[in-house]
Amino acid sequence: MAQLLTAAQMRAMEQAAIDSGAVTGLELMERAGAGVVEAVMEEWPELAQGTHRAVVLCGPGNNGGDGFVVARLLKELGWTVEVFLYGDPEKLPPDAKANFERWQALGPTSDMLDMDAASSVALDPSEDGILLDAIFGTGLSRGLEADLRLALSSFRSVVPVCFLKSVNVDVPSGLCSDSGKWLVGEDGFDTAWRTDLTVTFHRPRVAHYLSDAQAQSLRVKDIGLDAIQSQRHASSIAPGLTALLSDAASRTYPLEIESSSFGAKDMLDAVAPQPAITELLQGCDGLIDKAETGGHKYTHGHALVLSGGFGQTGAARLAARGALRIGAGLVTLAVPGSAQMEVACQITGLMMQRVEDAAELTEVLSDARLNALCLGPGLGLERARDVVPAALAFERPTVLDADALSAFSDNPEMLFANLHGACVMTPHMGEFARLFPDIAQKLNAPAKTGPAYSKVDATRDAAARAGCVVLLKGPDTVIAAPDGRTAINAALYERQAPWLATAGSGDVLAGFITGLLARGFEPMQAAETAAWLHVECGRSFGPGLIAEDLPEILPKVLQSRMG
Ligand SMILES: NC(=O)C1=CN([C@@H]2O[C@H](COP(=O)(O)OP(=O)(O)OC[C@H]3O[C@@H](n4cnc5c(N)ncnc54)[C@H](OP(=O)(O)O)[C@@H]3O)[C@@H](O)[C@H]2O)[C@@H](O)CC1
Ligand SMILES: Nc1ncnc2c1ncn2[C@@H]1O[C@H](COP(=O)(O)OP(=O)(O)O)[C@@H](O)[C@H]1O
Ligand SMILES: [K+]
Repeated sequence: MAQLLTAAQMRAMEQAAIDSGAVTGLELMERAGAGVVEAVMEEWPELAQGTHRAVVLCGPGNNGGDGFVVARLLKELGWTVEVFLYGDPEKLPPDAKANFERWQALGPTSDMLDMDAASSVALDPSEDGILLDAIFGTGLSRGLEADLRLALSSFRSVVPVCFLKSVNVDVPSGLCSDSGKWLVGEDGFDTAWRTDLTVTFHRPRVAHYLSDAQAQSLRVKDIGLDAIQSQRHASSIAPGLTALLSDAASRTYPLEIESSSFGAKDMLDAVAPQPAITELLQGCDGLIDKAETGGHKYTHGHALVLSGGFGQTGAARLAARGALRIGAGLVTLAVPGSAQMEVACQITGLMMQRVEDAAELTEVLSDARLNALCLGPGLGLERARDVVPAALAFERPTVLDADALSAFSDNPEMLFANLHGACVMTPHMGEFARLFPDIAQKLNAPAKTGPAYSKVDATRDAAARAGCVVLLKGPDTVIAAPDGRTAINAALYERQAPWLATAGSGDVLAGFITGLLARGFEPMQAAETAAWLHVECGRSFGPGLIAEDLPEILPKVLQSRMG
């Protein structure tokens, strides 16, 4: 389970470790710097051989201190190292200043804002190496001023010319580490740039999984905080640290998060999808044990997927196929008369039931064995306005996607009034903005100061308002329950699967969730597991994927999880 930490949480853990006497700030900084060097060599093994070149940009805080450590370590390895500082060396915090002074014994430090600083970097393409951004980390409080931003972009312009790799310490400078938003300066401009590698410490920050535009690769280096926790004499460690560390290490799904805002006391505000894997493996066991446990198809649930009319049934068929593949015992497509022939010609394994309108749906749902519903894919706006309230009245586990969301753009309150706790809404950002315009506006507003309002905040606020689980799609899918439990399912870094952005892929996701609801998964667990599997299917199939491939590759993914 990967735990994501806010800046406040990370600071609290580091401070508690230092206060305990188990480690000094200087030692943590040394480990951080060594971690960066190690990560660079792991990422590019060719840089571990021979000597290379580093251009190191240091800032006025401890992030800059890490930069001075890296500069020294690389210099000791024989690299050519050029160091630039933003700020007054006299005002550096103590640990950073100590490392500045240690560096001074090895080489000069130039002023990063000197007009000629970037141009003094020799454009020598024969010597490869790194450009290290150690200007700001978790201490970034506002957008960068214009002079610094210009200096930074001058240094960045050297990167392609000199074949340097760009590396960030902790976060790229200008990125808010809690929200993944690039903070804008007074002039409204930011420093957005996709770099090659981010190296962070102990646990990833929330921001690392909330933006697909920050780094190609992420490496998390240990700086000994876990070891401190497991020391035999834990009782001698400051009580605050013991509580913080054991809390962070022991939390598993389900998470209990007391507050909707990030703060030092919220030990774990967001998780990567690993808890869902745990749940999924149990789900897989259940599937395999079908015969042994004596279950029959109805014990694995019966999902009902509402379809649109003639010529609009593809999306619902995709969802239904997803629900069937993920293990619903039976899946029925509820089809208006106009589309019956079309659907009948295209399905095997799925069942079909004529449902013309809300009245007929109410009749069909009198069969209590229909225990999960999928409303939205290809449903049509008019049909959605008719059938959605009727379906929600039964308070069965229900996925609302696509048209079941868009149909209520003019009157979201009407939808919210009908929703219940067994629902999962799966909007993409456009649908989200139509249902929660104020929240979307807050999310999309440029932020000058941090911590900025994030996609995690927005999804949590939406879930609280809707009173059900909300899954907000994207490469960084955020899933939140009304009680504040939050997960991020990121298709980033080694899990990237951009080919999932293909027509109908969201319909299959809705079907996966519906199938798991039919299997008896609770809504948050169903959403997390389905989202995780969806990305795994995308990764497993690879480029060339179309939505139809997702349900068909699922058995292979499930089998690989079972070992
Ligand atoms: N704690 C530890 O033990 C360890 C910490 N570690 C490292 O420390 C990093 C956190 O260090 P940090 O807290 O000193 O924050 P950092 O990001 O260096 O910047 C703060 C400075 O920047 C300034 N500033 C902010 N925004 C600005 C702006 N837009 N424009 C101009 N100035 C701005 C701000 O000033 P102020 O906001 O008060 O004006 C303050 O002076 C962390 O990311 C990790 O790399 C590791 O070594 C492991 C051990
Ligand atoms: N760049 C990306 N990387 C990984 N997954 C993505 C990316 N872009 C979109 N997705 C995923 O693809 C799916 C698209 O769903 P949606 O927007 O509803 O499309 P559609 O309505 O065509 O099915 C979502 O699950 C979303 O999280
Ligand atoms: K940085």
